[in-house]
Amino acid sequence: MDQSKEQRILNSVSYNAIKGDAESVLDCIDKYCSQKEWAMNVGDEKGLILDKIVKEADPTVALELGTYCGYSAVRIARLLKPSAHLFSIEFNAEFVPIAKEIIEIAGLEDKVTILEGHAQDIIPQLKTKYNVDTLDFVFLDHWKDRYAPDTILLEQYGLLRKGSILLADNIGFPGAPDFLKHVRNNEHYECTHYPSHLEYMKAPDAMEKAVYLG
Ligand SMILES: O=C(CSCCNC(=O)c1cc(-c2ccc(F)cc2)cc(O)c1O)c1ccc(O)c(O)c1
Ligand SMILES: [Mg+2]
Repeated sequence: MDQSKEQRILNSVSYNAIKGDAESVLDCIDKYCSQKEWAMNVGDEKGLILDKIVKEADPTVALELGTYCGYSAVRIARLLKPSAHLFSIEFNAEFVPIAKEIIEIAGLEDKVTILEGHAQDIIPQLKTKYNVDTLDFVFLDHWKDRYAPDTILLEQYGLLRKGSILLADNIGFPGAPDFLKHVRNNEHYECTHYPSHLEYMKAPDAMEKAVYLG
């Protein structure tokens, strides 16, 4: 059977990246997806915004919604302090083993736990099953119409604390209007908008940072 695009991305990383070197894994994926096959990684341009916010948050416990091939998990985990950990939720069973291998090639397998399933099913288990107290940083990059309901779940399950930082991808395209409606003009959030471009394209996109105020 023909290989999937995600398998071809893994092949490229496995062949071209330097084992244990997260930067070389990111560069390899960005090169492949800008020159060979487009894929929905956050990419190099929006990746710099992600880096900035992760450094600002300096999280001990981070959550990512939407692992895909693990590009943003590598991007986040490479910046985490020794005691910190990233949980990444992915529902597509085909993507999970590919992301695991890419994270392992980056040498970050001890920093990242991939949880397979739907965010709405896993978020309610984070405290009880995964021993999470509260989340310091959340990167939203899964189905765009799930950003708002899953943010509300995070609130309802007491997973956000004063200062928790949410960063959402694709606010420009495909767009997440319900999420913006929830966090903007909401006394519990302080929002910042970061205009950018769709990964590997000239089309406009944006990210939104929403700091939970308690
Ligand atoms: O991961 C998923 C669903 S697929 C990935 C979502 N991401 C996108 O759809 C996505 C799409 C585009 C894009 C697509 C077509 C275009 F023409 C242009 C742009 C760009 C992005 O940056 C994206 O992130 C998940 C679902 C449920 C869960 O509960 C869970 O935990 C995870
Ligand atoms: Mg995205």
